[in-house]
Amino acid sequence: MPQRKPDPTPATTAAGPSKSVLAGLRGPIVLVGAGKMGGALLDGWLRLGLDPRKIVVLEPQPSPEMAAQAISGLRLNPDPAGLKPQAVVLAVKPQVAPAALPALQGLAASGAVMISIMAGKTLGFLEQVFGPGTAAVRAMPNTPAAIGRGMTVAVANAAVSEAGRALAQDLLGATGKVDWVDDEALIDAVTAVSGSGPAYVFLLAESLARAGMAAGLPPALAEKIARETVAGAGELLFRSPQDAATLRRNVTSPGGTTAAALDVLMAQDGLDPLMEKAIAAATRRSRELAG
Ligand SMILES: NC(=O)C1=CN([C@@H]2O[C@H](COP(=O)(O)OP(=O)(O)OC[C@H]3O[C@@H](n4cnc5c(N)ncnc54)[C@H](O)[C@@H]3O)[C@@H](O)[C@H]2O)C=CC1
Ligand SMILES: O=C(O)[C@@H]1CCC=N1
Repeated sequence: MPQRKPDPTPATTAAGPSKSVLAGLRGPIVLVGAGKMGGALLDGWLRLGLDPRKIVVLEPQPSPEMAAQAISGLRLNPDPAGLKPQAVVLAVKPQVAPAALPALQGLAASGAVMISIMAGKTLGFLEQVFGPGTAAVRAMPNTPAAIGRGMTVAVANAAVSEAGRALAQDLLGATGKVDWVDDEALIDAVTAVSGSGPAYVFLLAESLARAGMAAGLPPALAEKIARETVAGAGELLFRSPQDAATLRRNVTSPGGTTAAALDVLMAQDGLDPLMEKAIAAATRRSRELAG
């Protein structure tokens, strides 16, 4: 099968250096919150070969695996006073940010790039918490980051230097693809589409399995074929040079079974208006989380 060409990057800006800047770090990278997303980023940095001695993790409930990383020199929950990080990655829930982050103001004092992956939290919020002139990046990753197949979209404020942006690119790019946008307002819709998007795909697998059961399949078989179908179709989409619509048409024989199902899914009241409503709801929620 022909392989897909490398992504063109229309509507995005510099993709960062080909050589990792993580090799020549002056100060540590501080990760604040090492849950599902922070943990995936941390794993990505370690996979990339970032020296664990250059990583500081602030996490009140570290997993046993993370505590074990301390053996290799990673610093877990040291006193943040006196740390002079080169970058700080903020991966706590947006709801805890207003209470948790002001205590960490000192981390920004030495000119660190403050990289937030928090849904809804704006560059303005980061500048308010960490002070005017703070170099801030707002990024939105997604959970396929855990297997190095994440999609992140990021925006930087004017205080972020070329070097700061390159560092953010490498830290975020450790878990997959990164696109940069200049308009921060796009990030709420990005959050709705790719940040939350994996959940919609998993729901599709659940829904397909339930529909299979309703059509008489034993539950275990319905779950297996739904899972394999979603995973296989995703992999085909990933590897193929063809777009999603072409791959869909390749399945669809005129007058066949797929056409019968797509008549329902692509009807006026089918998937498109439902998805549009769902994305609008998530976009709205991202804007609400700013406050
Ligand atoms: N889960 C997802 O699919 C995505 C999540 N995000 C964003 O990533 C952030 C983290 O989300 P998850 O990893 O899903 O949540 P999570 O609940 O798995 O991780 C949050 C972590 O923050 C820790 N924490 C709480 N208070 C803290 C404090 N004061 N200092 C340091 N750590 C503290 C918690 O113990 C927890 O381990 C959120 O802001 C979310 O909006 C962004 C993209 C995708
Ligand atoms: O549901 C949320 O708020 C986070 C942001 C994107 C994915 N999970």
